[in-house]
Amino acid sequence: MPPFAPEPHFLHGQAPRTAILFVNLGTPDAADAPSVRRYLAEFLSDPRVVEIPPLAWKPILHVIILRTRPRASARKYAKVWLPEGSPLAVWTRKQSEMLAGWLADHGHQVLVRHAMRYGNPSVASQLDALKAEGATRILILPAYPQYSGTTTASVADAVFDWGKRQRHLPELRFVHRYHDDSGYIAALAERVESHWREHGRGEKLVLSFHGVPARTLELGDPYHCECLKTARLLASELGLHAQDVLVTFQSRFGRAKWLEPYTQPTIEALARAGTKRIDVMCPGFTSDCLETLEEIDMEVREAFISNGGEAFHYIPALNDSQRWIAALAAIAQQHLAGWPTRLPADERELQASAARAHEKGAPR
Ligand SMILES: C=CC1=C(C)c2cc3[nH]c(cc4nc(cc5[nH]c(cc1n2)c(C)c5CCC(=O)O)C(CCC(=O)O)=C4C)c(C)c3C=C
Ligand SMILES: [Fe+2]
Ligand SMILES: [Fe+2]
Repeated sequence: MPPFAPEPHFLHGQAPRTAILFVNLGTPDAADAPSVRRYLAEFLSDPRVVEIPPLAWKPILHVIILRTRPRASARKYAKVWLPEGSPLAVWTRKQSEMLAGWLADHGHQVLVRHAMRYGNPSVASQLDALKAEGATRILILPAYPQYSGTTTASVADAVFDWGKRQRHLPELRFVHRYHDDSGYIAALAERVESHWREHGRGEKLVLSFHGVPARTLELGDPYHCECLKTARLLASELGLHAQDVLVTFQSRFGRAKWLEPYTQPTIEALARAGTKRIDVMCPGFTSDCLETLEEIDMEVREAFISNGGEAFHYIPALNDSQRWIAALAAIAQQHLAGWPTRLPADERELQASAARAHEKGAPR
């Protein structure tokens, strides 16, 4: 195949068409060891994720990690798997459908699709699909509020890799971060407050973010600062004092030092010091997934209780919160400035009269 595939000619002189690609991390296709192995092989081969020279890393990955971890991880996935699939996939799909619905209900004509950085549907396949649907301007909207080279920049890598193969490249824009966006913070606060109304309040609110190697902070990755800022803004929105909130980092991978304090040891120490009831939220995860449902709501819960804690409340991720979808739409719109998304008035009138005729049963 030539590196630049032929392009359909309908793109010539075509009216600009705006699209959003909502991109999340990705997840295995099934909760079994071969599927988890395929997913981890792609994920952990990304040089943004594991910054060890490939000559040293490849043997460790293929000889040790991919022989042991897939089976253990598949057992964990099986504990949280939903009838429709992996929670991360289910929520990401739903969020993208809700975002499309929100924009359409507010008079915007924007194509919306979702993709996964690792696994399916891939970034390349969804960009191909958007282009086939006539998209000429595409906003890349990662599901990560806090920017990290390990996640946000890696989504951009996948887009650039696809772009390298395009003869007729669409216009592209990227959302980098929304860790301090007022709509995102308000959606998080609403999640916490509605949990408190229904279940009462814990003695402490633990805000647990996914960790990254501590070295990435030393090398200039802004992720740590952005997590702390999200936590500060959320605490202030909730009217909490510093002593009521703890920020921790979870999901450590490998032996290197990661961002501290680590979630599980911190929560165990709280229980040992006599804290009986805590609330835990993971503000950096916009969808519930393995890391929130299994690691936090099962493993860390068990650690809290076995160290003397009595009540552990996990506050769900933003998932299908209306407030969150409205915030996501507003974030997208800020980045779509200058890319018209409203139908020209005459075209809208034509569509409305066609719809009226259709309702009356007249042929179109
Ligand atoms: C919030 C964003 C995330 C950052 C930053 C991040 C960094 C990061 N992750 C790993 C290794 C693993 N992460 C795994 C799962 C996982 N990670 C995130 C998000 C971030 N990761 C999510 C949403 C998930 C859940 C996926 C799902 O299917 O539900 C896993 C796989 C699970 C397992 O086998 O334990 C690994 C491995 C590294 C090394 C890293 C930064 C360098
Ligand atoms: Fe991760
Ligand atoms: Fe920092």
